[in-house]
Amino acid sequence: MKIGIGADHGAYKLKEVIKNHLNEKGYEVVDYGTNGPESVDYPKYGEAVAKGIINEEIERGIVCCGTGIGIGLAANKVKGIRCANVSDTFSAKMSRAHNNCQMISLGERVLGYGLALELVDAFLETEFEGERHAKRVDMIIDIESNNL
Ligand SMILES: O=C(CO)[C@H](O)[C@H](O)[C@H](O)COP(=O)(O)O
Repeated sequence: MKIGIGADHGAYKLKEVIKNHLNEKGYEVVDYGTNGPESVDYPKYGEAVAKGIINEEIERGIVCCGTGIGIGLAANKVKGIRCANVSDTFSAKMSRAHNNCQMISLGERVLGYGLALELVDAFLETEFEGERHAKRVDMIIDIESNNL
């Protein structure tokens, strides 16, 4: 599976930790930046990874900033994207199982690296359950189409 990652300056170290972890697990990783501590603006990176999903360059996206909130909000503004800001393993799994999210956002200033990697694995290894959840995800998609 091809995974896109992106971060702002508040989380570029976490992005590197995630990249190494994914490479070790055999995933193909596309890094959308940023790659250093210089201050940058998180919306650019959230949008880049989200567009990577929509353009089918990648299948899943993981974005990181200080809290995971801002970069996740930016990703969710790209039509068709469902990105969940998660900080516990159950929610990381449910973001796939019930919500069919293509992306998660994580906060480097919130999480330890060990937990962050557990969340990444839970997200990537959980399948969408479909059935009653598919109708609800379709309702989310309809809200987007009806409120342009
Ligand atoms: O967007 C955020 C919060 O929603 C992120 O945590 C950013 O990384 C943070 O706002 C950056 O703050 P900084 O003071 O410019 O480092």
